[in-house]
This record gives sequence, structure tokens and C-alpha cells, in this order.
Amino acid sequence: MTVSDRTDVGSRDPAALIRRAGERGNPDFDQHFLVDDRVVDRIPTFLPAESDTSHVLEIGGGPGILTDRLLAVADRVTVIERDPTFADHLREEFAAAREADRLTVIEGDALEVDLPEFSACVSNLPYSASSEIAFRLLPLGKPLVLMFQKEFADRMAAESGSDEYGRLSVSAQHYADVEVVEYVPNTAFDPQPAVQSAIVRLTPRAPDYEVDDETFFLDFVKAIFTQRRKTIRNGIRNTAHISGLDDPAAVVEAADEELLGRRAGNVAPAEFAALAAVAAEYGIDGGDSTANGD
Ligand SMILES: C[S@@+](CC[C@H](N)C(=O)[O-])C[C@H]1O[C@@H](n2cnc3c(N)ncnc32)[C@H](O)[C@@H]1O
Repeated sequence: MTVSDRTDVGSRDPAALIRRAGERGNPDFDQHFLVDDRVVDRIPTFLPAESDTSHVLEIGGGPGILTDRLLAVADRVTVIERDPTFADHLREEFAAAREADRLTVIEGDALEVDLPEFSACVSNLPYSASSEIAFRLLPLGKPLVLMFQKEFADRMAAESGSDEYGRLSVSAQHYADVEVVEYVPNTAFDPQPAVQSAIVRLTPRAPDYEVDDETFFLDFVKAIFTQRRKTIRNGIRNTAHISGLDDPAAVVEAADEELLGRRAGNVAPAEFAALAAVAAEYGIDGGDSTANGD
């Protein structure tokens, strides 16, 4: 790919794109379009250094302002867009890129369509589906730059001990290093959302702890955070029906005493992994535990 193949992308005007799309954003369908050029120009630069941009996925293309900037930095872009009017518009607006096999538009729901093999994902997500979309992408282990509601972004990136730290922080940080790289005011969008937004960089990494059963680990964390004001000891006892533990008393017996005395908000992801390993070993009938008579 040479630079000259990309000269028709990278500088489109957001307002002109919205006009050409022929449909205004509908907040009921999560359609808040970026209209601040400076913000749009920065978004692709937040990909981690050395990211592979051979095939960038965008979820929710809308009028295509971010698509335009992504086509300027990526070899190929695939956009998933649920609204047929915007899907048609994207195909027309970027016809040259489609003809050059640099753009694919998939019309459909990002929670349902098969995802292509992609090397990185950059998106201004539809807010009502942003959590589900993020947790569909995170296990795939690719670099992600995603726009979320500010509060959601802060909770994702929160460190143990902070007020925002919770199940969302542990689950996201299990898959990636999570950084809020920029807060975006609602004036950057048309129509303006009621809330502020934030751009989050998620850099995949293998966790520095072992998790044998990821589903159980995530369920265990979810269960314990339903009792975040209780000690871990009481949380394990009170949430066995949620985490699926048959013998919570055996878990409390076997787990680290100091961790049992803490509250969920002060337990780091690696410490949750250690607790979940004990819970799986001692608390589940038919698990690995010799204590349970295996
Ligand atoms: C916040 S707008 C972002 C539009 C554009 N990328 C921008 O930044 O201006 C979200 C877009 O996602 C689309 N969308 C909403 N729910 C979707 C879903 N479940 N799957 C795919 N696209 C969706 C909307 O139609 C809308 O175009």
C-alpha cells in the first residue's frame, strides 16, 4: 500500500459526512456522531505503539468520520454497522476503498455477526451495548481503542483500593492493561449525549497469574462483588449460590487468612485468581480437591 492510494481519506469534514449520510443521529439508537476533528484525528494515534494495522475493525461506523481516519492508517478496515441507512452510506462514501479491497461493510448487530479476523479495533461504541461488545472483543487478545461513557471507562481502569474498583475492573484487567487516554466532552458529538465520554486503550497481555477455569474465575469475582461491603470470608459464604460453590466452608478453611479479612474493593485481580483457585479446588464437589475426597 502506498501513500497515494490513501489520498482520498483522512481529512473528510464531519458535518459534510453527516449531511451526505442523509440521516441525523438518533440518540434512541445510540447515534452520537463525532463532530470535533481534533478528537477524531487523535483517536487512531492511541493504538499501542507497534500495533499491527493490517486489518482494523470498527464497530458502529455511522456517517464514517472515524472510518475515514482509520482508512488513512490501516491497510484494510472492516466496519460493522447495524443501521442500514448508514451501512449503505458507508459503502457509497468509501466506494474507492471498497473497490481497492480496503473496506468491508458488514450490516448487522456487532453482538451477533461473526467477527472477522482483525489485528486491532478502534471504535466509538454504541453506549447501550458497549460493555457486551467490549467483553466480546477482550478475550480475542487484540489492541483496542474504544470510546465509552466516562463512568464506565473509569470503572474499567480503576485500581484496587479506589471507589470505582469493582467486578468490571477485575474482568477487564484480566485481559488487558486498561488506560483512560482522553476524556471527551459531550460538545464533541452531535447530537450531544447527556454524559461525558472517555477514550480507553486496552493493550492485551497475558495475566501474570494462572487461571485454570476462566468462566469460574469471572463468576466467582462477580459473586464476591455482590457483597462488596462484607469481608471476603462472608462474601464466600453468602454467595455460594451465585458462584456455584458446594462447600463454601471448606474454601474459607483453606484460603489465605489475611485475604479473607479484606473487602472485595481491596483485592487485586491476581489475589482474586488465587482465591478462585482455592475455591475451585476445595469448594466444588468433583473438583480437584483431596480435601473433598477426590
Ligand atoms: C456512537 S455512534 C458512532 C458513529 C461514528 N463512528 C462516529 O464516531 O461518529 C454508534 C454507531 O453504532 C451503530 N450501532 C448501534 N448499535 C450497534 C450494534 N449493536 N452493532 C453495530 N452497530 C451499532 C449506530 O447506528 C451508530 O452508527
